[in-house]
Amino acid sequence: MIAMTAMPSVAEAARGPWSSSTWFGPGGEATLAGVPLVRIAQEFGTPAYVLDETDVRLRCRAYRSALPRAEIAYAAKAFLCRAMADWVRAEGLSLDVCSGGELAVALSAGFPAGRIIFHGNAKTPRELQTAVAEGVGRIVIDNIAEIGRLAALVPLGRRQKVLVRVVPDIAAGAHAAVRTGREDQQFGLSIASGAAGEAVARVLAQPALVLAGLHCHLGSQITAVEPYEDAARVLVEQMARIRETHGVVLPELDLGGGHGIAYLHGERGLDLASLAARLTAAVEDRCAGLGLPAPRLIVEPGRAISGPAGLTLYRVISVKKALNHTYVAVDGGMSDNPRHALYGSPYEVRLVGRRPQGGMRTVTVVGHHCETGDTIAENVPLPADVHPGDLIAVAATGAYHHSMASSYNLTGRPPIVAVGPEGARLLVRREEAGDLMRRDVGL
Ligand SMILES: Cc1ncc(COP(=O)(O)O)c(C=O)c1O
Ligand SMILES: N[C@@H](CCCC[NH3+])C(=O)O
Repeated sequence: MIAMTAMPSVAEAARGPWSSSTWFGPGGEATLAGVPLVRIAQEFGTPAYVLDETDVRLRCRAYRSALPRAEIAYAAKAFLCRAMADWVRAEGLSLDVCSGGELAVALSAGFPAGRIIFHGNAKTPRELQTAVAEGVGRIVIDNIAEIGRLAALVPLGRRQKVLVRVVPDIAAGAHAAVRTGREDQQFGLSIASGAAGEAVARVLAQPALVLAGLHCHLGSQITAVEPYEDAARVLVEQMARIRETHGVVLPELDLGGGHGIAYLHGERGLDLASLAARLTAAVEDRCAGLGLPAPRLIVEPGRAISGPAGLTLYRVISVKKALNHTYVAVDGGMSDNPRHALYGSPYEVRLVGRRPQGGMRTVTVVGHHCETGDTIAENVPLPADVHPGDLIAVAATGAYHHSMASSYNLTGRPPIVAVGPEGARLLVRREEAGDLMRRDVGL
């Protein structure tokens, strides 16, 4: 079991942002669950996303044992393919989806619709229709317009469970672009403006809908517990207000995801044990103070389940000395990892597969796209003798990499290779020129 305690173990600290089955040897050897990364690169080509199945499963289990009474809904937007949906199902988690595409992949993998939560600030009428038709367990109301629209889609004799997403007005998250808990952004319904209260009243007035609880999502890559405690208190107070106004006691409280991970050696992610203890206490204490029964907690981790389990393998194409920097250019880039371009995110990079000669030097790892901003890792140490043909690995790329990948410059997205107890296997094949042309209807 992966220990997620306040103090990382010596082994964890040494491993840094690499997945639990990764091993680096003194001569440049690098393996995942015993499979050499060099062999994966030879067999599946580069760039390639490599996913540690055991690590994903252990993280699912760590959540379930830290929060045994809560519902853990993996956020599919971090990374989803059919095998991933199957692992999540088998580990007893629910699934949070935010599009018709994610829903289709989950259902085609046999994920039970009743364990799916459907989100989105602008769900299309078609997405709502499919979600209802497929029997999705809960739909998160995120605007007033979709309340009537959704109710009209529910067949006679059935009722659809919903949560109402509210804005707790709490600032948290690693970058302005991923903070969703403050007023004046496009997600959730404002408590302060009265929109949240109006949505609750409208849902309660629809016989086809059942209001199961409130929802919020603060943002992403949050490493402190306090914002979650604050959000829990704000939402419990709203639940008490709903009981006073409407005489309804809501059974569920969904505090979203956003749990941060380490991307670099020495960094700490959100501490799961401490989150579990303090969040549960915050909900129970506030409920006791208000005379409310404690609702069932739901959390929606995405990055914290799949992020640390992934790495990306690239082949070095060129090494160029510019006036002030050395650029190591690889065969991928912002099409498989847009996170540096979007958020300035830092990454840890390692040479794998050979023993370096000489010391280290500071380099910037760039991609092969036609943009100066196509950077993967800025000013990172790599062996001074790094040269074309070398293999390098980038850590913690299991979340928001494949799911945010594009086919910019018509390069095609990398494959996803899983490594588990039975060795390496392809989950999603490389996107080839033929795939890209399939949508092009021709001359
Ligand atoms: C509603 C909702 N839930 C869960 C998540 C998962 O976030 P993270 O991957 O940061 O845990 C997100 C994305 O930030 C989200 O928008
Ligand atoms: N895509 C972002 C996080 C946004 C999460 C979705 N609400 C990232 O890579 O960090």
